[in-house]
This record gives sequence, C-alpha cells and structure tokens, in this order.
Amino acid sequence: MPKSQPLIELREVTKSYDSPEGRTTPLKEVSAVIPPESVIALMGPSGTGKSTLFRLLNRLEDPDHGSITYKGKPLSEWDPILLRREVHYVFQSAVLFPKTVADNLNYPLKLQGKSMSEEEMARLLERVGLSKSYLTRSIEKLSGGEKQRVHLARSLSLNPHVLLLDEPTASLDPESTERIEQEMRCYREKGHTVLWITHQPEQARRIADQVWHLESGHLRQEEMKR
Ligand SMILES: Nc1ncnc2c1ncn2[C@@H]1O[C@H](COP(=O)(O)OP(=O)(O)OP(=O)(O)O)[C@@H](O)[C@H]1O
Repeated sequence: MPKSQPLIELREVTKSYDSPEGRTTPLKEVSAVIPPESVIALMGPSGTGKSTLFRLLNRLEDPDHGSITYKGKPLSEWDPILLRREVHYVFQSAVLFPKTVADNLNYPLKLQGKSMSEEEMARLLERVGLSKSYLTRSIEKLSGGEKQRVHLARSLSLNPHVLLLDEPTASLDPESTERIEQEMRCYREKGHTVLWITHQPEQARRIADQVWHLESGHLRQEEMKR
C-alpha cells in the first residue's frame, strides 16, 4: 500500500476496565497513525496500557469508544482470524508445547495444511540467532531466552504484515538482542511494520522510526531522525 496512507489509524480510542479497586482507563481518546513500513517503539511505565493497545490492535478486545482501522477498514469489519494472520501478536511469554523445536516451528503451517523443509526451518532459526542443531532440541530443555527466540521464529514463519512484539529481547544478552534488532530492521525493509514494547530508551532509539510514550492514558509521539 502507498507509504502516504496510514496502515493503522486510531481515532479517539478509549478503553477502561472496572475492578473492585475502581475504574482504570489505560487509553483516553488516543489518536495516532501507524505508517506502513515503520518500526514503532512503545514505551511507558508498567501498567500504563501497552498490552491493552496490542489487544485492541489484535481484536482480542474492542475499544469502549473511538475506532481503529487497518488498511482503511474498521477492525470491527475484519474477520478476526484473517486480521490475526496479518497483525500478529507475539506474546511476552512464549506459548510453545513440550515437543521439539522443529515440531513447534512447523505447527502453524501444519494447521494450514502446509509444511516446512528442514532447510527452511534452519533459515528461520538463523534469523533469530539460533543454529540448526536446535531443531531436534526439546522445548522443555531450552532457556527462557531461547524459547523466546523460537517463539519469534515461529511467528516469522507466518510472514505477518504487522508484528506486535512484547519485549522480545527481555531475556536476551546484548549479542542476541542485536541479532533480533537487525532482523526487525530487515523485516521493515521488506515492507512490514513492527510495534515493539520496550522499557529501554536506548533500544527505542536504535530500532524505531517513532517512539510512542504512553502515560496516564495519553500518547506522546516522538519522531526519530534517520
Ligand atoms: N481485564 C482487565 N481487568 C481489569 N483491569 C485490567 C484488565 N486488563 C488490564 N487491566 C489494567 O489496565 C492497566 C493497563 O494494563 P496493561 O496490561 O495494558 O499494562 P502494560 O503497560 O502492558 O503493563 P506492563 O508493562 O506491566 O506489561 C493496568 O492497570 C491493568 O491492571
């Protein structure tokens, strides 16, 4: 789609939750545009609504007021399954099942009646900084950071148009972090868009075209110079 058109647009989006402690409103009339082929870093203190925004973009929840469009069409008019194939949420805790890495990588394509060759799986692992030897490793014996990378590799196998990443490098060492950052820059260059929750301002500066600061329900956008 043309770069001048918004890929995703939020118009006066409000989301509240009621609990015994009272009402929380993580998003108060938030308006913003996500351009195609961009990396947006989403920052803000814990509990400010970053995951809430991801849940809305993935239609796991709907806004109380306001609207969100993807490719010009309101999210409410998208089939949620189709939408989630295009706008893919990579949760912070890896949702993997206790078999081998290869079984986990193959799983989403298997659901679509397809499969991946060993070489394709090895290339996916390489993109997240893991060697081919991991294919036969059992998920239960991997470290938290290794699981997180297998999870990301599995998401990449679906080639989603938009990736929603919740602290994808939280358990990684600097070298592995750099590998993922580089991979996501390439992903944008291939025409994709990435929203990336991070608590590290230096990482936001390294990866993002825009940094979104979410605080007390409001969004402040900071344009990065490239
Ligand atoms: N289903 C729910 N019911 C009640 N309150 C909720 C619900 N989901 C989220 N909240 C509240 O909404 C606020 C925003 O939560 P959210 O998970 O979006 O924060 P976050 O910025 O992603 O936090 P973190 O950085 O800790 O992951 C928090 O105060 C949270 O307690």
